[in-house]
Parts: sequence; structure tokens; C-alpha cells
Amino acid sequence: MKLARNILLVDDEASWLRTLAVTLNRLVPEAEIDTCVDSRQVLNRLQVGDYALVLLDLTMPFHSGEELLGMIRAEHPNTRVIIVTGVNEVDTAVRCIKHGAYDYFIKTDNVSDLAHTVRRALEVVGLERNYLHIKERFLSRTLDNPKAFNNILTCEPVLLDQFRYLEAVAFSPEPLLIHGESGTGKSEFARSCHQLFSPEQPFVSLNLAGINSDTFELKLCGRLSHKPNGEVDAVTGMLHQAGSGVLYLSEIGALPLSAQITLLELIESRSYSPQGSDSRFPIKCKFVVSTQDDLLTLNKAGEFRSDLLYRLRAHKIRLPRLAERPLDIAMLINHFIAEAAEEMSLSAPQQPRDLAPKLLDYDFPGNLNELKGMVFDAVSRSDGVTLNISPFMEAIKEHKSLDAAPGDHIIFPKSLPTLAQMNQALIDEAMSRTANNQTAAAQILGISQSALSRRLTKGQEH
Ligand SMILES: Nc1ncnc2c1ncn2[C@@H]1O[C@H](COP(=O)(O)OP(=O)(O)OP(=O)(O)O)[C@@H](O)[C@H]1O
Repeated sequence: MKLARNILLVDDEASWLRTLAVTLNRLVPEAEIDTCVDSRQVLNRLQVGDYALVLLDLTMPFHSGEELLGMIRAEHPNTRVIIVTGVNEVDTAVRCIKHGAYDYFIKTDNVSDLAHTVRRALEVVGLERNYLHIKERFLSRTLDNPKAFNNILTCEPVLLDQFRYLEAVAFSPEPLLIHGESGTGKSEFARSCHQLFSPEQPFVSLNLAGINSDTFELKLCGRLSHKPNGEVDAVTGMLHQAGSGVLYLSEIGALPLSAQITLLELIESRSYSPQGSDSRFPIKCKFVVSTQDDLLTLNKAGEFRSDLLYRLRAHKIRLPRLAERPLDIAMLINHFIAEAAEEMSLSAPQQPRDLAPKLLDYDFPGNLNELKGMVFDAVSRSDGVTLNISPFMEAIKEHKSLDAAPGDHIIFPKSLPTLAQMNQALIDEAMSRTANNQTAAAQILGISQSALSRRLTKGQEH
């Protein structure tokens, strides 16, 4: 394991450099300290030595500290930088923080403050490197293609086990079933399966919520027809588009019963016929399907065919809720901060150290989608230095007050509505409160998204 204790001090003033090195050696004896007086040598030194931390003077001939900071962040992202500055350069130092410096220190300040900051930075780098080390070791020992999982950040053993399982079953001709609540990363796992199975081939996806049987068959198989003038009119189906790649069908629990027969037939025969055509074409793609519902429960309720269920359950991955992944929270927040900052062209604020522990008791009903939304909101409300934590605190407060709220009384009209009318009214209210977001509305109603989707479709038919 790499120990984060090597520090490079950079300053063109040799006497100050010597004094600083002696002081830090005394105050942070566990660190190994090197010095560099020539700003042109810094990148070479970083290439040769593995430095956890660089203390950079701002004003130097050849390369300024600010310039060097940019180069270090780009080429050595695992090395942290502390800016050491004179009183008259504090504005520049603050700008450096926005560009990724860990902290800054004014030369006239108390050196024991600097020692404290240095220790904290070494601790942070140590934790980061430890995580990378564990992940690398675990994955390289057990996985042939760890890169296929680059899109899935985790250090939870349950998920790392799922990586191994996915690698083992990715090439099986049987479909893969991914089960998990909304926002648990089902589509990311489907993408990893694609990376393993056939990265050069297409990844085609279809959400089955609210789909009817005719549309399902048309979407998958396509259609061939002839215009009155004899010209051929063709609609290409997804089975053709997917080629030898992956066809990802999400919300499989919402598939109508008659379409389930079609899907089973396609999986079993490994061939399809476009509507209006007599020819059959081979199916070469891998089927990956996902669901938020418990298919067995749907099966018992007569809403999901047993034969399809058993076919789909051959290879199954269950993804845990975010609340069951405490080890990942801090890392995911950092990941979403970087994503948000890039998307909004803002500088990435730092995650406060006490934020992740505060979120450990929070339930995250929307899983990673919810965390991502909170972080994007927080980044947009931040000053570019430290992450604004109000979106997180507001969610926790709202959650607690919902838990504690006494039940509101429903006031019924004089003549009672029928059950069907009441059902419809509840659904309408939930959809309106969630701006027509079916996933969120289903959560409020305490039913699965596919069950809601079915009810909505039924409502439209009447
Ligand atoms: N382990 C992970 N590391 C980083 N980002 C992730 C991870 N898992 C999921 N995400 C991100 O979180 C968001 C939700 O993930 P995803 O869409 O895969 O969930 P899902 O289970 O398919 O959701 P739904 O059922 O609502 O479609 C996406 O933006 C995705 O990129």
C-alpha cells in the first residue's frame, strides 16, 4: 500500500525553503520532506517521486505557483497542493482553491496551523489512495476486465461480488435480469454487461412502462410493408439495430401479458420476423432486462407469466438501495460534484468532511438519482470553495417531519365516492404533486412504478 507522507516544498527562496523544511520535519515527523527551488523542475520531480502533497509558493520565476497548480491537478490528480503565499497575494490564493488547491497558508501565519493543515491533507490523500489500492487489488485479483465497471463507483463488497458474477454470466446466451429500486444503477450494470459482452457493438434500450403489445412487437421486430405503388416501406426494429450488441429492456414488470408471450418466443427461438414479412432473421444480441418490481409477486398476482419468469431468472443481479451502501456515499458525492461542476462550468467545491456521516441515517428513497439531484442543487448553490449542504439538510428535515407528522384527516363528501373513483383521484393527485413523474408518484402511493403505469393506461382506456 502507498503511504501518503512524501511532501515536496517548492519556493525560489532557498533560505525560506530550508527553514520551512526544518520546521515541518519537527512538527510533522512522520512526513518525508523534499525541497525544490526551481519551478521548472517540479513536474520532473513529481514524475520520479510519488508525492502526496506539494507546498507551492505563488511568486516564482519561470512558472508561477498558480500555473504549476493547473499542471499538477491535470497530470497528478492524486497529489494535493497547498499554496504558500505572502499577505498581498491572498486573492490569488483563494482563486487557487477554486482551481483545486487543498488549502492556502500565509507565510506570516503560525507554523503550527500549517502543520495541522499538512497533516489533514496527508490524511485525505492516504484515505483516497487506500481506497484506490483496495479497489485495484480486489478487482485485478478477481476480474479479467475491471475497465468494464469504470462507470460504477463502489467499494461495497456486495456490489464488488456482483461485478464478479456479471463477468461470469455476461457471455451466457441466457438473458440477464437486474432487480433494484429506481436509481440503484440498473442501467449502469446493463452498460457494464455491454462493455463485457460486445463493446464494439450497439447498446439499444427500451423502457417498457406503459407500452402495449402491438407497439412492443413493432419496436422490437420492425415492419415490412408495400406501398400501393409497390415500393417497400420498412421500419427497422431494435433487434436489427442491436445486431450482436445488447438489447436492454427496462421495467420488464410492466410488459402486458400478451407481449410477454412474444418476448418468450423471441428468447426461445432466437429468431424474429418483422411484421408483414414471411422471412425469419436470427437474433444475435444479448437480452438484458431490469425491474423495480418483485416478479414473483407479480407472477402470484397473475400479472407475470411463469414460463417467462423462470427463463429470465436464470441470471439475476439484485442491486442494494443506496441506504444499504454507507461506504459509497462520500465517494459518490465527490463523483457527482465533479460531474455537476463540469456540466455547469463551475469550479468544483470541496465536500465537507462531516457531510457523509450526517447522511448515514437518511433513507434516500430515490437512491442515486436523489443523491445526484441533491449534489447538483448543492453545487449550483455553492460559492465554488465549499459545498453548500443545505439541500441535504433540507431533505433530512423534510424526511423527519414526514415521519413525525400526525395523520391528516380526509374529509369525505356527503355522498361517498366509489373505490374506483377514489383510486383515480389518488392517482391524479400523486401525479400532479410530482409533476407527472411516475417513479415519484408510485413511491407516494406505495405501489410499484409498473403497477402505476398499468393503472394509468387503464384510466386512459376508459
Ligand atoms: N455506482 C455508481 N457510480 C456512479 N454513478 C452511478 C452509479 N450507479 C448509478 N449511477 C448514476 O446514478 C443515476 C441513476 O442510475 P441508473 O439510471 O443506472 O439507475 P436505474 O436503477 O436504472 O434507475 P431507473 O430504474 O429509475 O431507470 C445515473 O445518473 C447513473 O449514472
